Amino acid sequence: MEGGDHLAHERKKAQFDVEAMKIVWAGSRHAFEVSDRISKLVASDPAFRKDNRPMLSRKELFKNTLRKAAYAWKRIIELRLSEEEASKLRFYVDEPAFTDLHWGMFLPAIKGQGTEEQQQKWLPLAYKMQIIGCYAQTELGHGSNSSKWWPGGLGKISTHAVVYARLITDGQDHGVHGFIVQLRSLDDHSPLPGITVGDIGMKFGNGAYNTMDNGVLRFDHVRIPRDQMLMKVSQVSREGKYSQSNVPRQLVYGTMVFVRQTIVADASCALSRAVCIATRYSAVRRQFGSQNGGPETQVIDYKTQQSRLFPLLASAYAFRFVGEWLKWLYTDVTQRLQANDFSTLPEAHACTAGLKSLTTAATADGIEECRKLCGGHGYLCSSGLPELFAVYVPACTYEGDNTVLLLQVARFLVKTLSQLGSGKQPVGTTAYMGQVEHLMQCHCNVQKAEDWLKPAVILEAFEARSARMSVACAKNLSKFTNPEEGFAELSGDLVEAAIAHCQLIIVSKFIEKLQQDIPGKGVKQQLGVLCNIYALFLLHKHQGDFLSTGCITPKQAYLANEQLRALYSQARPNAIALVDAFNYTDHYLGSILGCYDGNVYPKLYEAAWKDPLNDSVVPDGYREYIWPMLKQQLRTARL
Ligand SMILES: CCCCCCCC/C=C\CCCCCCCCCC(=O)SCCNC(=O)CCNC(=O)[C@H](O)C(C)(C)COP(=O)(O)OP(=O)(O)OC[C@H]1O[C@@H](n2cnc3c(N)ncnc32)[C@H](O)[C@@H]1OP(=O)(O)O
Ligand SMILES: Cc1cc2nc3c(=O)[nH]c(=O)nc-3n(C[C@H](O)[C@H](O)[C@H](O)COP(=O)(O)OP(=O)(O)OC[C@H]3O[C@@H](n4cnc5c(N)ncnc54)[C@H](O)[C@@H]3O)c2cc1C
Repeated sequence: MEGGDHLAHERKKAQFDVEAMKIVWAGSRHAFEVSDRISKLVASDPAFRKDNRPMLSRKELFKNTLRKAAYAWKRIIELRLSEEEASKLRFYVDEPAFTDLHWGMFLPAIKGQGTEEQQQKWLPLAYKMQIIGCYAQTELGHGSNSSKWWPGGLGKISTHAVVYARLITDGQDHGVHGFIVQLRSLDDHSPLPGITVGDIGMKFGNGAYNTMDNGVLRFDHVRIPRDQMLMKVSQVSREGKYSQSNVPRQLVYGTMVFVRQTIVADASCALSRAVCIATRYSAVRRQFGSQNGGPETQVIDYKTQQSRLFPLLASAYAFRFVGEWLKWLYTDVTQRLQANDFSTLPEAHACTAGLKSLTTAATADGIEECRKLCGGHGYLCSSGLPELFAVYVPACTYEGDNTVLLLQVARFLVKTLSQLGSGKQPVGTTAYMGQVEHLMQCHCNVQKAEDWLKPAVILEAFEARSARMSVACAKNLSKFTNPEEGFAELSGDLVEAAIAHCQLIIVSKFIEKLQQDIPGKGVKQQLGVLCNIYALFLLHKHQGDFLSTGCITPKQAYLANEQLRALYSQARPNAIALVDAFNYTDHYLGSILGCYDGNVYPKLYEAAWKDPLNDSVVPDGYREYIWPMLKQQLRTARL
């Protein structure tokens, strides 16, 4: 079948209103309209072409990114795009660039840690891109005193950086503080005296994150004017006297809370993109299983394919909703901080750190699983999956290594439990710890598979598992005379307790979402199926935790798996419509396997001939290397 919609028969199977689901996915009608308009704007502009990225050399690739960034900025100004529209434009251009760090970290660092005066001086320059900044925290070695190494945008483009370094006055070390430092001349871009700066080299994958100039930076007797220390949290007077404002020192790390929150929202985008490709292709691909000469089976109908694919589809939706909630939490904590209420900062830190860790790990693994779900064709660059994986996978490391972040969550959990004794009632995401006595001894009430569809049953099982794992850690920790030694020794268990807590957050936020009014025929019902798939898939995957803590019995674990299989069958007819609801353009997906019309094979065939290797029938190098070898073989054969 040439042309036409090869997935039309799949789309007809949908049991819900796809247009209404698009609004739910986008967050609101307004968000949908902005996203839809900007995605089409980018897709229809040849200046944003990206299919040639894997073929370009590093220098060509980087220059191309600079061109796109400058062009995007020009369009933002010409079209008078709002901040929301501009950030959607960046999203659909789909190419990491120095501008991400400028807008995503340099500006927020000044906003969060600069005084009013400092903000008035620096923000207008940064907003007009009259200076370009990056965020320089990570070191080549360790200790905030060697060379900065990794900051994006630093290598070749940034004129300024917020640099994190130790502040020492009168011989006293006051710890790490942020400083605005000019790195390059605003006239000819050369590094200022005493500054050594450059790119750190090629990274994983062709194209991919190599559009970014991650950099190295060294200072040799560089003087930073006193008023360029970010002084909202602490100050140094003209006389060199150090003082602290009446705000927690942890605010110095506030930019990370902001960025981690955006990374969680971004995880649902990256995962949904991979899932969209794998789901459409799984419906197009037929392999074996034909009976009586009929067509072969669509691979999406294999239960094994469903049990690998549908939990990822459900995870994409789960991460979307937890990302929405996290955005609310971040806005709430920001408003509280402005009113000098710092009480929710530890929770915001624990949630952003933990959810960043969980969602990025699941997304990176999920993209790779989607590649495998697409068989051999998934390994072609034209599937879009290799580049997506290579661009995405550092999210498990940047903005805090995922294990290090889970240890931050574990500290928060242990602290929360230790405060129960003093009568402090836990709130927010740890409110369930207030019921710890009940959760330590409750019994799951599941008798038949359908009992697992009750939200209260699911929630109690996840709460009990999390509480029991945290309590076990706290008990074991109390056996150590040195708490830090105990924390180090038990860090493996603590990480698992943190994972259980974060999974509970995601499951509970999905359930809360379903308690809202969700318009559209069948939409809520489909989301209910996905929510149950997400929860029961986790329960099945981590059944060792649930069983060993006595939260469920082996029979109940078996029933959960039985229910999960039934849920996959319910999701099957809706699968294509559920990925259509992401509303991704073919340009954004960048994948032949995932194209909307499902016309995969002719497009793959055509794309192959566009590869530079196929420019000539006989390749370069044939005369030099292959021809003499063939001749040699001929001679040997005659001998
Ligand atoms: C118009 C155009 C528009 C375009 C728009 C484009 C927009 C783009 C938007 C966004 C894009 C962003 C792009 C991002 C790309 C990726 C960039 C990656 C950047 C980086 O990687 S930056 C480097 C980040 N580094 C880390 O994350 C390091 C990880 N380590 C930690 O977080 C450590 O905790 C620490 C280094 C911060 C501290 O360590 P330490 O001093 O030892 O302190 P601790 O003992 O751990 O903690 C003490 C105390 O503080 C609490 N705490 C720790 N961190 C935080 C925090 N972030 N917030 C609040 N509180 C924190 C901790 O719980 C302890 O509390 P306690 O004393 O126990 O109560
Ligand atoms: C693509 C990319 C972009 C980046 N962009 C920026 C940027 O713009 N600005 C910036 O400042 N930085 C940036 N970074 C750096 C990034 O933030 C760090 O790489 C990250 O925070 C991890 O730190 P590390 O590299 O020192 O890892 P390490 O801390 O050395 O981790 C190595 C291993 O040790 C383990 N480990 C470390 N500490 C502990 C512990 N306490 N307990 C148990 N295990 C531990 C980790 O789990 C990991 O397995 C970027 C990194 C990448 C890959």
